[in-house]
Amino acid sequence: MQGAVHSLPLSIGYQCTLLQQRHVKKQSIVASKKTATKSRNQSFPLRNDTLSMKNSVLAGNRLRCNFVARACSSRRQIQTVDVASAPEVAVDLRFTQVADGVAAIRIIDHSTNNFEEQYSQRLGSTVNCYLVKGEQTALIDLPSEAVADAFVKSLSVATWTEGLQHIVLNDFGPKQAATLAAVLDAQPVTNPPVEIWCTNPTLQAITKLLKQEGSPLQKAWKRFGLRARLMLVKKGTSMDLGNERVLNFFPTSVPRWPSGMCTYDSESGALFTCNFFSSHVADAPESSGFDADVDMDVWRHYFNVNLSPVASQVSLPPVPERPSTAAHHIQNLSPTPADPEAMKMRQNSKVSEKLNLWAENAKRAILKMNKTLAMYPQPVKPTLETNSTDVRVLCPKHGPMVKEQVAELLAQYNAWIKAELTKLDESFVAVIYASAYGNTGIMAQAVAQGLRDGGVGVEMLNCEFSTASEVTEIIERSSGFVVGTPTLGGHMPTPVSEALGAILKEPSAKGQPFGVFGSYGWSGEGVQLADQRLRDGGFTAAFDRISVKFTPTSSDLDHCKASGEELAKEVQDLAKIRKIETKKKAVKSQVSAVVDPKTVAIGRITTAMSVLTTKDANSGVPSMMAASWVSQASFTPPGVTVALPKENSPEGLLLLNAKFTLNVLSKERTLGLTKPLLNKGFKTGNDIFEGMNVGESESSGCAILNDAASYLDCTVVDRMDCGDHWVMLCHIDSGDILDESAGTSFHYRTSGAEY
Ligand SMILES: Cc1cc2nc3c(=O)[nH]c(=O)nc-3n(C[C@H](O)[C@H](O)[C@H](O)COP(=O)(O)O)c2cc1C
Repeated sequence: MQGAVHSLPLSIGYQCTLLQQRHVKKQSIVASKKTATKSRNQSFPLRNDTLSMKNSVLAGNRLRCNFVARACSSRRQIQTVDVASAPEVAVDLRFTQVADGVAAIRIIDHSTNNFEEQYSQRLGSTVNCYLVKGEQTALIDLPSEAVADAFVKSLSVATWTEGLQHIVLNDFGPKQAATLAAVLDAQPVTNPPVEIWCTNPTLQAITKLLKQEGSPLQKAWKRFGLRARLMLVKKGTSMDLGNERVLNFFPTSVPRWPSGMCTYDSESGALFTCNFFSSHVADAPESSGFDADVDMDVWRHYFNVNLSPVASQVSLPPVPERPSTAAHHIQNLSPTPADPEAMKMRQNSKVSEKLNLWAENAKRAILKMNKTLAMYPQPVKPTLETNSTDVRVLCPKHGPMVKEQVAELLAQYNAWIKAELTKLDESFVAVIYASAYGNTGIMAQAVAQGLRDGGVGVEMLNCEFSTASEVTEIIERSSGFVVGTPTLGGHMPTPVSEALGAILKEPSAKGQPFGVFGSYGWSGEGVQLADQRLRDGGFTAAFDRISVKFTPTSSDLDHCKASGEELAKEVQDLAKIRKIETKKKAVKSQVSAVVDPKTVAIGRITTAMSVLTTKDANSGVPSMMAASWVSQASFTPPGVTVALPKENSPEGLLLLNAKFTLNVLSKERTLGLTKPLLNKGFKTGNDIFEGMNVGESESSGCAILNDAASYLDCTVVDRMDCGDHWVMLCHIDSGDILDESAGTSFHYRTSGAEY
């Protein structure tokens, strides 16, 4: 119903005109007169589904709305308005026996009015919580505060929930705070302290809430006294529920859910996986709540939207370990905890969390993942004999529980992760965005989908929650990027502007193709400014900027997807070009590795070009060879050294007392004389001088090339082994000038590695 229009004042000075949400359409929302103030600046219409009223919750007869106004303040502005005659919230809440001693309390939501991409299959969803009973009872996970009352009632209905001894928080967000308070509140005051098992980020979040004066959690704590304890979960932590039932915990932090962990019940083989293996699909009326007949597509969709952008940080939970005596960090639920050890751990965890988030490159992630998978117990069908570390049922936070398809779903997850990592390894595009009301966020998901469809990996970064150095880090590794920005107050929000600054400064961003998109209300400067800044910075856009008024329609989202695909193609083309260039570079560097500077320097030694003629001492058969490694060695007696290759020289020449004639060539006639010798080393035979103008030296009896510049008759007097050459020391017996005017032929070389 698009009926009554209501006005809510925002303390930032804007007035939002709200249309009613579908799920509260029967109510009339009347702004409390006390809180209503006149608009001080401007009014603007927000359409029904663009509102952040998706965050609204009914608590008693109060409607609580969270607004985010990025233009003026990054803080959430919380308004409370009275709801006249609020109807009962109809909650479809179901109990399901999962295994002996394990029950699920599942809240079924058949409506699909949430417009986030993850719900786009419009199949509804569920929120699942679990009770596990040994000697003591543990509640695993909490629903959001919207259904807190109904949930707490259901807990008291459950036959074996006279009281809880443990609450396990596989995940925790502000929306669960009031539920936690309500659950604590409902515990009999005579019960022993409830232990709350959680990872460090949750511990911090709860501690912060406890400090908040008047927060429901603080109130519950005050009522409940100091009898709840926070138990810090680390790798290897476990908890004994009694009756041979042990819960093993393992943190599974990923950027999207930094506080995440999984819990394994050794007795039933139930793995409580929180967001992993979740899906958004509500139970059909006759459904058992399990996975029979559930299509793999629903898990695939959830994975695509929620996990694939961070696949480099995703790995399946490690193998559940046997109960260990892990050191539990026990902390009284005190509003002012000041445990120095906890502080230190918190700091350390912050550092390692950051490292975890973005510093890991895809290759390392693959290795890590493979290692994890190798450790993971092979799931078996529940009917088979099995030991206590088998996973027999997957108990996710959303959607059906998985019994029939455990093995298949695990295998599929592995395959999806691997596929994603392969894409990341090759090239990925960074999707950097901010979205106050979710519209630009939906566009970001659609662009990301297009990129993935186009065959490249995606890493998403909501810059509202990240630092400039995280932007730089991701851009250093990416092959392209997209920037998504709304328009708030005629600008892009500050986090986007800062992210752009980081991109423009980053040298490795140069040459990366980009795209800009975003939602706006009436003027849309945000997208224009971002686009212009990047173009001015010398970047090239892969697609025209996309501006969508308020909520994107399905054709807008198609356009986003198609643009993502365009960018993917551009990235792949560039990758191909880069591959070719890299190959060329590799060849070049191979060449320069062979011709290293030292070798080039040796090549700079220049000597005269000569042809050496000799005669076998026994047979008298003549030989000749080109020789340039000749150098004067002494004045008295006049001597030269000649370096001769061991493998490729006339044999007789290598002996002491061998005689030869060194014909020093003239530069004018070098080629004619050396040509027959090129690539041959030396020639032997009675006909080798055919067609040449030769004489015979009286002293050596060897040939004189009359076209040379001069000649010298030599006798070998000594030789030295120099590796692949002999260096012959020769005395000069006689010699003469053949051409007075000839210049000496010099042998210039580019490398000392060859003649
Ligand atoms: C405080 C505030 C200021 C806004 N200023 C502008 C503006 O100057 N120009 C405009 O075109 N839209 C403006 N809008 C509308 C938003 O751009 C629009 O709601 C958009 O859908 C928000 O995108 P998001 O859902 O990704 O945050 C403003 C909205 C708010 C709440």
